[in-house]
Amino acid sequence: MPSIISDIHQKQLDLYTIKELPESHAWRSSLDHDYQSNDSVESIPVIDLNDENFAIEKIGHACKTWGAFQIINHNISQRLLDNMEAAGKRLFSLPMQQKLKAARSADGIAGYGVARISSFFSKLMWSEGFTIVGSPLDHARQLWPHDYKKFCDVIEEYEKEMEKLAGRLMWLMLGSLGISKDDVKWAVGGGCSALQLNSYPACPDPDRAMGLAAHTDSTILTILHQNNTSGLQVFKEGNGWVTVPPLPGALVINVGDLLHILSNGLYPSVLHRAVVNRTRHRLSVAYLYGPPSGVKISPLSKLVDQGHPPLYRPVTWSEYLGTKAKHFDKALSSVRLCAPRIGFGNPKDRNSVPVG
Ligand SMILES: C=C1C[C@]23C[C@@]1(O)CC[C@H]2[C@@]12CCC[C@@](C)(C(=O)O1)[C@H]2[C@@H]3C(=O)O
Ligand SMILES: O=C(O)CCC(=O)C(=O)O
Ligand SMILES: [Fe+2]
Repeated sequence: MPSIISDIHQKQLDLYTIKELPESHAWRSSLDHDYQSNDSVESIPVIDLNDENFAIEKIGHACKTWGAFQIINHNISQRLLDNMEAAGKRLFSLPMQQKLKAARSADGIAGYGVARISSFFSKLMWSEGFTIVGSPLDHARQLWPHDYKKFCDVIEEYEKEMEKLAGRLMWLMLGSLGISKDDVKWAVGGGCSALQLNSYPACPDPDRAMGLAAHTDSTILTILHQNNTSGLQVFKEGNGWVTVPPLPGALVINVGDLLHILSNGLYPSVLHRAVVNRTRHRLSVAYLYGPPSGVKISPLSKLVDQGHPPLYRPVTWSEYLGTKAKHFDKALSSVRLCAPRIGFGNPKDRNSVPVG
């Protein structure tokens, strides 16, 4: 990490009390049009999972064209979504010195802190996050020494329900590519996951700030719950940045980089970001779903033939996360085997280098 950048990342400002946007958080001038969203186009598709006849077709189309979609009738109760949101609010409204007791360590994954990708940018994001991998117990004890159980119970129930939904969605997404359980044996027993809670306080100068910078997720798929305040935007070639409106009870599904690899580039991982709001506090919860540890992910053999050679080399999830931490937006192209062909591959992936 360059040293000038690292200095500002040591600071964790209390964004809830700041009345004017500090230079450290000013990403753009208000005249900067590149950052603006295009609200004249339709957003990502909304798919009813109860629609047995067409859900799979619609999912395939959404994955190919957007790399994202929203789902309704997913069987996650509104009670659980509300409890999860309340748990997040309770965490982020703790005093800063309390939150810092559960701070993510320099080389760690779990805990409280600024967005992990902050080190790639010269400006700070208007957000704070809390990452949970497996049991939240140790961190919850640091945050609420006498009252950690309530938080842990909600997280554990949420993780359990999300795991079931993620497995179901993975098979729908793979199914839409003509892939069945016989084709991907490792995927039958479930996967690994992380839970990311994001908080975006109301911002005095939202047009110049950035909640979470543009990125793709290093997952197979991500299930995102956003509260009733908009902020999530997805990038679509030709349309630019498009807002994903929060719909009551709906969940957003992102195609991640590992599904991009499995699908041999047919399903692009979606580039997305979060913008902030002048008056409203926004909260989101991302369930990041990947393969079991040690499993090498590579283009599925059914999707590879002479005309469609494998575009990516095999990589485990932890190897890929390491690559992402080092190369960020060049991670996908750094595991690429050959240059993209026209009409096949990720148009965003412009940095690929031929190998061999
Ligand atoms: C499993 C993971 C994906 C993630 C890195 C992590 O180890 C836990 C946090 C995840 C997250 C959430 C916000 C955006 C993102 C790019 C980041 O900085 O942390 C993702 C990471 C990722 O998908 O690469
Ligand atoms: O807050 C959001 O809507 C986006 C969060 C996100 O992209 C993430 O946690 O990976
Ligand atoms: Fe994301």
